[in-house]
Amino acid sequence: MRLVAEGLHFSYPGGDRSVLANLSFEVQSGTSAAIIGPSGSGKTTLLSVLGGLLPPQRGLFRCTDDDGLDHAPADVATWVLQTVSLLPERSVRDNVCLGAYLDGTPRDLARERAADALAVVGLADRASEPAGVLSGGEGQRVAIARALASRRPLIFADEPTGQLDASTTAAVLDAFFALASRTIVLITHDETAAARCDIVWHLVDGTLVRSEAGQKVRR
Ligand SMILES: Nc1ncnc2c1ncn2[C@@H]1O[C@H](COP(=O)(O)OP(=O)(O)OP(=O)(O)O)[C@@H](O)[C@H]1O
Repeated sequence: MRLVAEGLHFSYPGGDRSVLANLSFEVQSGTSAAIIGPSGSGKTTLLSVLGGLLPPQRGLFRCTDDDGLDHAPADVATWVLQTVSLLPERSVRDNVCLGAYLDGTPRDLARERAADALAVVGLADRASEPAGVLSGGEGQRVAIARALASRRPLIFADEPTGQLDASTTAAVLDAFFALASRTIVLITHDETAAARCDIVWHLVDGTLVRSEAGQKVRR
């Protein structure tokens, strides 16, 4: 999925400043982009605009597949958000399977992928427990497993490793970047995570400035 943003402007209603100001970028299909920036610089807002959750006042954003067809972000993206939204009464496994079920993946296949994804994030032995008993960091790992188990070609991740320790972070990043055909937009404060991305941008004054260090390859 190739991503192109052109001239995005966004202000919150009643807000006196532009959070996004003439923001443009391009992410090639199957590559990853990190967006870093200080607290309040607009990273989450940008992700919400890209995902179609907030309409920009100006500009456009396109997700185009390898056949040149445009798609609504909601139809092709999977999310890993800072605020983890799990169904507390349902099992960890069911929470991971949810995205795959919604996309019509057969139950057995979804459960197989969920088992693989839970192993990656170190929660294989918690699959049958209700999600409501998990800690914050464990819940975040379930949200990551859900994204890994889905086969959507675009991942929007907002601080996916923020609550994880170093070894879990490394395992999660390995899993993310092993998904070679997926396009990833990763918001992070974590320099290690950003350094794994093909491009690194800083969000400065509502627009993206490419980092000189952001010329990395995935593995
Ligand atoms: N719903 C809202 N209504 C009005 N202003 C908002 C709203 N959400 C965010 N803002 C403001 O927009 C600006 C950007 O916020 P945003 O959450 O996008 O920043 P961020 O870079 O993701 O921050 P952090 O790293 O702390 O999560 C901030 O000044 C914030 O106060």
